[in-house]
Amino acid sequence: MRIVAFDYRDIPNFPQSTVHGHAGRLVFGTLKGRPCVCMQGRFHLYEGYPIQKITMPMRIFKLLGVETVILTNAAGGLNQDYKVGDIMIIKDHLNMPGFAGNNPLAGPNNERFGVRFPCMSDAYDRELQQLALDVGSELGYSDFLREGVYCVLGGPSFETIAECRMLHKLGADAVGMSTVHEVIVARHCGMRVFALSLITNEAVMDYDSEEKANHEEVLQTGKQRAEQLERLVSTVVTRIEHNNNFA
Ligand SMILES: O=P(O)(O)O[C@H]1O[C@H](CO)[C@@H](O)[C@H]1O
Ligand code: HPA
Repeated sequence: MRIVAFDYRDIPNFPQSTVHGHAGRLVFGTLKGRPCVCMQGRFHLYEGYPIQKITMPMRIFKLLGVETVILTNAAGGLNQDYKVGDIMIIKDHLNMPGFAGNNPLAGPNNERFGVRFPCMSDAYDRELQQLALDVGSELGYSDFLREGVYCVLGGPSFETIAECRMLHKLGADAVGMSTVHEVIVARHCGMRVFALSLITNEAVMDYDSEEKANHEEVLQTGKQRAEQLERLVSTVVTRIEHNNNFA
């Protein structure tokens, strides 16, 4: 496969990755004949970027003709049935920064991209969720494939025990510091969205627990499941129906 890659620092006005584990490259290539663009590294609120800057790549993708966005993240498991290494297909989200008014669509609406008040009850494409379940089952991943609700927080501090308990009671299965802002902007401009969380650690829910959330564990679990995640995502990509607008 031929690829062309650009460092974020060489793209005018593009934010820079500051997080360990995020390479900071935009990579163009084809996957079984399908044109793809991949971000090696994303941006987070806790890096100090305005929320509109974090999500700017979504609008660039829209302008490039992208139809479907696939997002992945590392997340802490709140659901007591989840284990480290599980892959959760995101079926819905809780947008905590959004509750406090920090939404990437705040400010004047750019009608060129979408409507003022976009619907979010269909944010995560149901056909793509089913496709991923089918592909996961074919690949023998059913034992560690889940479906659940992702909750975004601002970070960078990990959650307290009380916060984890509250988020779980509110209906979240996993917690992290990304993805939701990108989903909102991608849906606003009409791209289909599919998203996965890798459960890299168990959120600490118990005062007797000796566990402590840490970024090293997050990176390590990411490496351990990288091959399976890659196979799942690449197989889903090759099965997505498209509109032939790149043919
Ligand atoms: O959501 P991604 O970028 O995958 O990373 C997750 O892992 C980091 C914490 O270890 C945070 O950035 C959190 O959001
Ligand atoms: N909390 C928040 N973000 C995360 C976690 C977590 O436990 N794990 C990976 N990203």
